[in-house]
Formats: sequence, C-alpha cells, structure tokens
Amino acid sequence: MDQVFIRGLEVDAVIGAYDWERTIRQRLVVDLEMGWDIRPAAETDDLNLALDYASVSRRVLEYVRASSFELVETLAERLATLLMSEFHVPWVRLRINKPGAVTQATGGVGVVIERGECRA
Ligand SMILES: Nc1nc2c(c(=O)[nH]1)N=C([C@H](O)[C@@H](O)CO)CN2
Repeated sequence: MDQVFIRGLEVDAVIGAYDWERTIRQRLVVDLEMGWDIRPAAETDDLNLALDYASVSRRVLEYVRASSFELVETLAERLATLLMSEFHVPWVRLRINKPGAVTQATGGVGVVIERGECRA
C-alpha cells in the first residue's frame, strides 16, 4: 500500500514515570508512516482526496502538547487510535523518540508500533 509519511515532528510534552518529570515538559520526536491509496488524489490533483500531512501534523502536535502520560507506550497507542479514527488511516507505523531520556543513547530511546492492516 502507498504511504504518506511525516518525519521528525518535534513537540514538548509532560511525559514520564518519575515525579520530577511531572513538573517539566520534555522534547518528543514523532515519525509517522500511514497507509493510504494515493491514486484518487493523484488522478484528480485534489487535496480533498489526499491524506493531508499538514492537517495530520497539526492534530498530532495539538494532542501531544495537551497530553501528560507516564509512558511513551501509552502516548503511541493513543496516537495510533486517533489517526485511525479521525483520519481513517487503515494502517500506521508510529515511532516516538524521547531523545533526552538516556544521555548515553545518542540516537534517543522510545517505541515503534504498527497498528491496523496494510493491504497490498
Ligand atoms: N519502555 C519505557 N521505558 C521507560 C519509559 C517509558 O516511557 N517506556 N520511561 C522512563 C522514564 O520516564 C524515563 O524516560 C526517565 O528518564 C524510563 N523507562
């Protein structure tokens, strides 16, 4: 299946399991790959038939900024559910990187999840 992607979406949120983390905002970086048949949009050159990466980005930023979960796992699951229900995305691969969490992990730490069905 075709994909629409968003890479390196940076947003600050309350996220963390420890008491000190509940009082600060920390940087998260979100990467999304979303299954989407791009042919209807390509054939008509019509944004209404495309999965609008700008709209998705705005919604994800709004949701993450307002969230305050302890685990990146919880945030990842909620975001996947949101994308599938609000944007009718049939399949999503989602990475949440919390780059400041482990100083020695220079590439960051976090989770990658895939949800939904990726039809061929
Ligand atoms: N698998 C996870 N491990 C850890 C998480 C998490 O969300 N998922 N969170 C923490 C702490 O909040 C950490 O980021 C503080 O530095 C530890 N491990």
